[in-house]
Amino acid sequence: MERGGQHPVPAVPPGQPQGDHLQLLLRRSREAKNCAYCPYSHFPVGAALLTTGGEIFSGCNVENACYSLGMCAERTAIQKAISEGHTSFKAMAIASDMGDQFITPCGACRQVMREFGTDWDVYLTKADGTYIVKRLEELLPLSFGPEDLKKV
Ligand SMILES: O=c1ccn([C@H]2C[C@H](O)[C@@H](CO)O2)c(=O)[nH]1
Ligand SMILES: [Zn+2]
Repeated sequence: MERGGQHPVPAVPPGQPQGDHLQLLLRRSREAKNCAYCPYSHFPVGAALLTTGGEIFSGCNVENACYSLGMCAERTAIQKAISEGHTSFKAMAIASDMGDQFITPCGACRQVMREFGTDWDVYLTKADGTYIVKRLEELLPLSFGPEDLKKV
């Protein structure tokens, strides 16, 4: 797949992704990983975000010579989706090259994910394609979110 190319795939139907649709989400996260720009960490990560409308937005980590400006794959995918008008999400898959461990999002990404609800699933994968699923509430318990700002 060409960098930034469009994927001619059907939209994923309502409900949590299953079977082929889940495989597609996982595949899109691996493909995004191949676009990672990570000349400093040499740690490529890809993410694929499924909207409630069945569209998938993917992202990779994008590092910078000014190290602190680097961006994680998960937030790249979220920024892409939001900036194209999608704010409601069902699931995200995350891929890395770590052989023996499931990739897990950093704290900053968990908080940015949480901004868009706690009712969605995150698929943490290993390089061999195996995965575990975590609810956002599990990844970020007792979280602070937009609703809390309305309580004052
Ligand atoms: O879940 C993760 C963990 C790390 N990274 C990136 C940030 C940095 O570019 C590199 C090393 O931390 O991996 C992600 O994109 N997502
Ligand atoms: Zn992160």
